[in-house]
Amino acid sequence: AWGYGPSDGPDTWAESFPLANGPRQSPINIVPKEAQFDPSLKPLKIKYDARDAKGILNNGHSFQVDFVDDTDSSTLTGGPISGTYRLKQFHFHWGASDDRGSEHTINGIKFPCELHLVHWNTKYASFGEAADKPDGLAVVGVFLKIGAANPKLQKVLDALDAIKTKGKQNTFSSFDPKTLLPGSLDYWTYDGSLTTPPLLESVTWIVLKELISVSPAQMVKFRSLLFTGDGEPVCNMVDNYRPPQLLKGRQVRASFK
Ligand SMILES: O=C(Nc1cc(S(=O)(=O)[N+](=O)[O-])cc([N+](=O)[O-])c1O)Nc1c(F)c(F)c(F)c(F)c1F
Ligand SMILES: [Zn+2]
Repeated sequence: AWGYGPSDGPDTWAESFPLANGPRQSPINIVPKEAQFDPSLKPLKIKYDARDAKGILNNGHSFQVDFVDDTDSSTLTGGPISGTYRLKQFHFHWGASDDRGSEHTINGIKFPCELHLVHWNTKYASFGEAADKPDGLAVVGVFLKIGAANPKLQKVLDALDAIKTKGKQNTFSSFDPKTLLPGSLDYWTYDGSLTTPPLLESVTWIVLKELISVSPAQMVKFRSLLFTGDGEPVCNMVDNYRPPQLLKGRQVRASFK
């Protein structure tokens, strides 16, 4: 199976997942000066219902908070996408220390953590159907930077002790992930992929310009999770990020001047 270590990490993924060397891989380094402002881009419209939160899971490469996605109660519309995309889950990527952890970078700068909110296009019957279509998924990315403790994160971080090891899950209810978003929804957007195997090239990436804060103590909580399962030799869940991939001629557009 794949991971983030020296023997199973991003440099080995192409062996089992040939898409790793595909034409629209993610993440990328974003160079704001080279992004083209596109006045035709619409504002992002994000509508989440806290009642759709259902569970939290340590999946062995991150932890994800899963949402009920059988109605249009938590959706993403507008922005660079057409139609309605439903929220399926959100998760994070982070580093072993505050100097790294994000997947996307800005002018080569790494942030300590990056939040991904994964949505699927309802023109398809399900997430599984949508996941391998070129317009199947839309992921909103938010950078976290070291600063004051972020109270909005606390409920998620407090739930981590109960899912320390791979495969552990718990109920997680009444949480509105919109509370995690920054004040401005200005964004960069480009056509990309999942950043974890199977690396499907089905993601319209929407990376927010404004950062949200996280404290060093809160980052220690993220790092208390384990990649490994119960009874296995302990391996801290850290550095679960893929480095930036080649742009291969893609355009990065900006929703703002
Ligand atoms: O559901 C998935 N969610 C997911 C995506 C990313 S991502 O980093 O690739 N991303 O897009 O943000 C990171 C994490 N994570 O917890 O770290 C995730 O859990 N991945 C996924 C999958 F697991 C499959 F087996 C599959 F067939 C498929 F189509 C998928 F899309
Ligand atoms: Zn992700």
